[in-house]
Parts: sequence; structure tokens; C-alpha cells
Amino acid sequence: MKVLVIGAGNMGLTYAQGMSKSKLLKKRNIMILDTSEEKIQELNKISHFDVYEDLKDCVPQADIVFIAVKPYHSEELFKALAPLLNKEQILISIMAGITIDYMKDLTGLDKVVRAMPNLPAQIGKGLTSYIASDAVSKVELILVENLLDTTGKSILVSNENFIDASTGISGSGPAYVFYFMQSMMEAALQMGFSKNISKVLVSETFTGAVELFNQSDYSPNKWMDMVASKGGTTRAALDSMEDNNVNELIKEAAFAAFNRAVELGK
Ligand SMILES: NC(=O)C1=CN([C@@H]2O[C@H](COP(=O)(O)OP(=O)(O)OC[C@H]3O[C@@H](n4cnc5c(N)ncnc54)[C@H](O)[C@@H]3O)[C@@H](O)[C@H]2O)C=CC1
Ligand SMILES: O=C(O)[C@@H]1CCC=N1
Repeated sequence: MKVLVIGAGNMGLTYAQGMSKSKLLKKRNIMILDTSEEKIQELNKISHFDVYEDLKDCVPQADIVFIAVKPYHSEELFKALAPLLNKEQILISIMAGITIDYMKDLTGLDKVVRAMPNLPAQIGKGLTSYIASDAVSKVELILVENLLDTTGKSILVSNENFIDASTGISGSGPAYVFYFMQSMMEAALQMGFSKNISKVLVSETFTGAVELFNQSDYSPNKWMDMVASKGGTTRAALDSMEDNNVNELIKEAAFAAFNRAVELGK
């Protein structure tokens, strides 16, 4: 079986590397294509994959075509791909917003999978939600799941709306965490800590809190109560967040990403 990854950026290269560790594929079964000259040179230096610049040299050999270009490049790419594809091939896209119907229309393929990963895939800690068109068989779906799981965990969702919704939570979510980290690091610097110490204080706090959360069934609210003493420092911070409506603003931000994903599909 051969997989062709189109778009060797943050996510495409991550998946190519993840899939190369799959027992289902060997390294030489992964082809990778990019249009950027700079990227091709980089791939030729570091990569153990077969690197391509021209669709016609690799698309016909692929069983699975994995699309990892930006959504605004999709139309042009699908138009170029369409004449080279055959109905047996499975298309997997990780592009935000781009719908299964749109991909089927432009490529002429029936077997299309839409997935939404996130950046921790780079270290095997990704979370990918996915859904497939009806033409993808159960066996093929297991194969797809195996490939997605090479970068972390995956969740099969029951309708395509959940792909846009998970874009607002897990897809874009790492950036919300980094936003919070950035604010806390800026506060630590303002309190007089060095850059290095600020980084350690913040990153260990995030790691420890997430590990605690993962080791029990307690809700985040319950954990907050365990940190906060009555009339103490944490309550002062949490009250400040509540007074400033931070909870609502974070939810609004997640919905902004969700809505943008829906908009990208139109
Ligand atoms: N970065 C992230 O955290 C996440 C990104 N995604 C999705 O993954 C996709 C890729 O995102 P990134 O990897 O961050 O982008 P990127 O900009 O790092 O990589 C895109 C690559 O596609 C190449 N490219 C552009 N047009 C092409 C074409 N016609 N044929 C072949 N290659 C072409 C570019 O040269 C570039 O190397 C996007 O659609 C995005 O919505 C999904 C979840 C998370
Ligand atoms: O920002 C974006 O559009 C992509 C999708 C989810 C994360 N990055």
C-alpha cells in the first residue's frame, strides 16, 4: 500500500513521519509532494521519503492521498488532481472547513475522509477527529484509523458538524493554551523572574495540572476548589477572572474558531 502526502508543512510532514512508523507501511511506501522549491530542498536533505514535485509522477501510484495544504489552496489542487485520480483511491483531508461533498465534487472520488488533527501530533500526542463518506468500507476505515493513530489518538465523530466543532476545541485549542501560557509568562516577568525561571514556573504548572486532571474523574471546577482556600490567593485570581468574564470570553473564542471553520467550507 502506498500513501501520498500532499503539502509537507507542519502537519503534512508530521503525518508522513508518523505514518512511516506504522506497521502497515514501510518508509518507501510514503511519497511526499510540495510545490515550494525551498521545501523540496529541505525534504531532499532530511527526508527518507520519496519526494515529488509533480502530481502526475506520484498520484497514480497512490492508494491513499493525504491532503495537508492550506484550505485556500484546495480548489486549485483538486482541479489539478481530478484527472489523475481513480475511484478506488481514498482521499484523506485535514484541511479546516473543507467539506466532504466539496471534495467529492471537485475530485470525482467517492471515498473521502475528513479529519481534524492538532499540533501535538508532532510529538505523537495529537488528537484527530474524523469522519468518512459512506463509500469508505469498514476495513478501509480501520486502516485510516490506524494511520491517523500514528500521531496520537483519534475519535470517529457521528456527523461532519463535529469536525468543525472539534476544530474550535482541539484543532485550534493548543493555541488557546499557548495564549494562557504567554499571559502567565508575561506576568512572571513583570514580577521580576528571569525568562528561564518564568518558563519553568509556567510549563511545570501546566504539565502538573494536566497530569492531575488526567489521573482522576474530577471536573476542572472541583480541581479549582482544591487549589483555592477560602479568602486566599487563588480565590482572588479566580474572582478576578470571573469579574472580567474570562470564562465567557474563552467560550466565545472557541465558537469563533468553530464558526470560521464552517465559513471556510462555504
Ligand atoms: N497547523 C495546525 O495546527 C493544524 C493545521 N490543520 C490543517 O492542516 C493544513 C496544513 O496546515 P499547516 O501544515 O499548518 O500548513 P503549512 O503552511 O505549514 O504547510 C502547507 C504546505 O503545503 C504546501 N503547498 C501549498 N500548495 C500546494 C500544492 N498545490 N501542492 C502541494 N503542496 C502545496 C506549502 O508549500 C506548504 O509546505 C491546513 O489545511 C490546516 O487547516 C489542521 C489542524 C491543525
Ligand atoms: O488555524 C487553522 O485554520 C488551522 C486549523 C486548526 C488549527 N490550525
